[in-house]
Amino acid sequence: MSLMNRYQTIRKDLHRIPELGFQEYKTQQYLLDRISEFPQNHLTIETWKTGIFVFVTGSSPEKTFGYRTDIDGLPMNEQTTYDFKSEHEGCMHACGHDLHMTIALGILSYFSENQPKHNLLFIFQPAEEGPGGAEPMMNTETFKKWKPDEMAALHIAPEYPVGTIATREGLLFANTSELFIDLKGRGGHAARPHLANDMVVAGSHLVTQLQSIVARNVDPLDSAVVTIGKITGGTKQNIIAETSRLEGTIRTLSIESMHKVKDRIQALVSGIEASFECEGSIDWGANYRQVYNESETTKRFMDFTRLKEDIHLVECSEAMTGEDFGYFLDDIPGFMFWLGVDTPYGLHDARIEPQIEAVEVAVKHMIDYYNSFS
Ligand SMILES: CC(=O)N[C@@H](CCC[C@H](N)C(=O)O)C(=O)O
Repeated sequence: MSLMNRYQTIRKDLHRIPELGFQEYKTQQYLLDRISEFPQNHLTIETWKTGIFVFVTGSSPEKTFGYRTDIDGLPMNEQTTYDFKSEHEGCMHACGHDLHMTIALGILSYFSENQPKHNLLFIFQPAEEGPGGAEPMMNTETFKKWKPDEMAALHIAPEYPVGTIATREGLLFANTSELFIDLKGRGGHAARPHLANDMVVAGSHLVTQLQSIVARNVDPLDSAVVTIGKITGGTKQNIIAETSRLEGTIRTLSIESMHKVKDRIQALVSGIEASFECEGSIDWGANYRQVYNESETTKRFMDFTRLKEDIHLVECSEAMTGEDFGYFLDDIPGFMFWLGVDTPYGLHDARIEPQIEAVEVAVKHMIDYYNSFS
């Protein structure tokens, strides 16, 4: 079977079995099965929850390179034209983690057959979409004993053609915090609103007020996002809702702005409590560190990439996406980059169809990159 066909098969298999954070049992087993087919001479494998560490012992190692892929899916109903759609209803690989895993397996497969000079640590990390697997994986004894000197990871980029790599020194992705707000009032009969305290109305006011934070509290030359992606409340169309819940995410380019946005959200929730005579509670959920590409390692990677005739290197702007890979880069020098997969639909779109050819581009490039260290 050609390499491309092999990548295609693995990607299709993984695409069929998306699982949410820390529930990636089938995915973990599939990855372990594939890894067990590689020559085992220089490999040491350890698992942590649904994640996997694979250490490749180098022939004359002076350092260890870490390569991380995320492995979880998203709670979405797939709308692609694929004949290998998700077999898990309500769950989909809509953020490219099926490609990310295929790429990691491709690089690992090569180095299991061709012992690298330096050590490599492959990290198959659960729960990137939430609640975050990077930080707890870094706290394991396994990670500490194999701690890399340099970290790398990639993310698919729908907007770039296949053959494009985009990155930059410094800030690449934003700080993030999840946001869950619960409002509790008094339910009642739809026809007797004066005797109840409607949390659908209170929640709707709050959603609108939250939009004023970015417009009116954040420096226009800075950037922030407050998105409410889900609202729930009430039980029936003719019953006034006793509770409502807003679920969202905050993105900021600086930690200072994150504190400011959170303070404003707290103040607005207090205002809703006062004006609607209800109780509000906030849960900040998972917070991710910004993804900050360290200068020296990123520059080296970009210079190396620039020399490749078959790859177009783009020096891109920062994005408001989040990634818990930021935790690795907070502690270890390294970089993350975008990989062009050329699809008209964006990340987290149920119709996204990344081009599989991008897998070969990334596998080849990372093999060449690691082999460039003598
Ligand atoms: C690359 C990407 O799409 N990452 C996610 C990370 C989610 C972080 C967290 N669970 C949140 O929702 O704030 C993103 O949405 O940017």
